[in-house]
Amino acid sequence: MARYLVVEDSNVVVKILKHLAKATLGEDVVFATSMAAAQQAYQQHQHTLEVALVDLSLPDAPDGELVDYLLEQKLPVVVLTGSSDSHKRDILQAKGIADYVIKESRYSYQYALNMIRRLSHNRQVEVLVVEDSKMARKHIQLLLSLHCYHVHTAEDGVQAMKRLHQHPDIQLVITDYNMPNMDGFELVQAIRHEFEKRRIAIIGLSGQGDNHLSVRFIKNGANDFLNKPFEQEEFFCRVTNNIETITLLKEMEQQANRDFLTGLFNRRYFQDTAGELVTQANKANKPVSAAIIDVDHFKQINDEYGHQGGDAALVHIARLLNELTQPFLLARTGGEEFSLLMPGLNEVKAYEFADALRARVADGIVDVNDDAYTRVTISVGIATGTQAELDELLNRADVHLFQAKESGRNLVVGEQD
Ligand SMILES: Nc1nc2c(ncn2[C@@H]2O[C@H](COP(=O)(O)OP(=O)(O)OP(=O)(O)O)[C@@H](O)[C@H]2O)c(=O)[nH]1
Repeated sequence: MARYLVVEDSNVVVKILKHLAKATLGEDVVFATSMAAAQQAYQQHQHTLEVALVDLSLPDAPDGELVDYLLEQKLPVVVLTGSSDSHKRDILQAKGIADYVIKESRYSYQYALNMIRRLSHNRQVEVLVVEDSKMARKHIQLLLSLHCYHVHTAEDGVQAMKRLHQHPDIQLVITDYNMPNMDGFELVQAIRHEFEKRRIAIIGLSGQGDNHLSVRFIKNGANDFLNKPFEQEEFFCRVTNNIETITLLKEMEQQANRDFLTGLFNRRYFQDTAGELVTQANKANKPVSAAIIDVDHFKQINDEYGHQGGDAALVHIARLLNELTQPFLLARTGGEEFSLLMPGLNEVKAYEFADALRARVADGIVDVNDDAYTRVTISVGIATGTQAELDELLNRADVHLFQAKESGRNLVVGEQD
């Protein structure tokens, strides 16, 4: 499955690009060295190709004919060229290329490959443009679509807030200041009232020379600003920087919430989220059940197959539990201990659910290393309550888990036992 088309005729440059592409783009690249070969590759992979990196002059396409061909096919194109002629660059930008990279150094090839990877990633990035002027709105929308962003638009702050509620995955808002109903500052304040800076970035647009506006944008909670009219390249730099910061913060947050070995949520995340879910269940006067799941005789698996074998078994169990416990909240809360919160399940339903889980784990075969397999069982303690506190539920579940272990393991013990 090829996602990237890279076209370059120089053997030396192809060698460098292939080497760098392996680390940057993985295996999803198809290379071509002429327009004819590129067209053939395009025909073959057109359903999976997302973006192309193209040398401007090729032996059978000396004047950028391949760029025109690919743009006609609506494939985003990054141009690679030896020339730094700014007139040529302006013409290409007017045609609708995504970016223009001059072959200056190894770094420029890396930049070009990073750019095509980013363009394919941008398809999942949602951006909201807030502008009352139709022309300006269309212009910004067009620029963003050149970089493959998923664009939403709004004519004023009131409409913008509606869009943010309709599309919770919007990561960046680009907003003008002067708008009817709710202006740019009021919008920034309203966004910050609901969404933190690490969730949604905001770039304010301010009229040229009016530094006061840009300062006020930042003081009201915007991440960045851009003076109008702006250079296309500066616009893209600011958009990219802000998206990269949000993505990085999201990744860091993910890492902080996840257990390194199994990828499940960790104890910290469980405590915070389970607390919120219990509060919600209490407000709705609904029952909520908690379960503590502990692998039986896990020490023996480590003793028999080594720590690595034990790790492989934990990953296997975690994957199975994760699959079977949707949509409930599951986390690895200890070495071989997992916690599960089941809002809405009463004593009977929680017991049935946990017992089915126990049976599935006992039925499975665990791959502990290349050619060794074993079986594992789990013991489960459950507690259920209406208007309960999380800590109290977990304490009771822990007592029931102890009873399950005492009674022979591979057992579920709940409230009615
Ligand atoms: N491989 C591996 N082992 C772990 C990890 N975390 C904890 N353990 C091991 O899990 C074992 C837990 O042992 P015990 O608490 O004695 O419990 P058990 O052997 O499962 O016995 P019961 O719970 O009484 O059924 C210990 O040997 C820990 O070293 C881990 O991340 N990886």
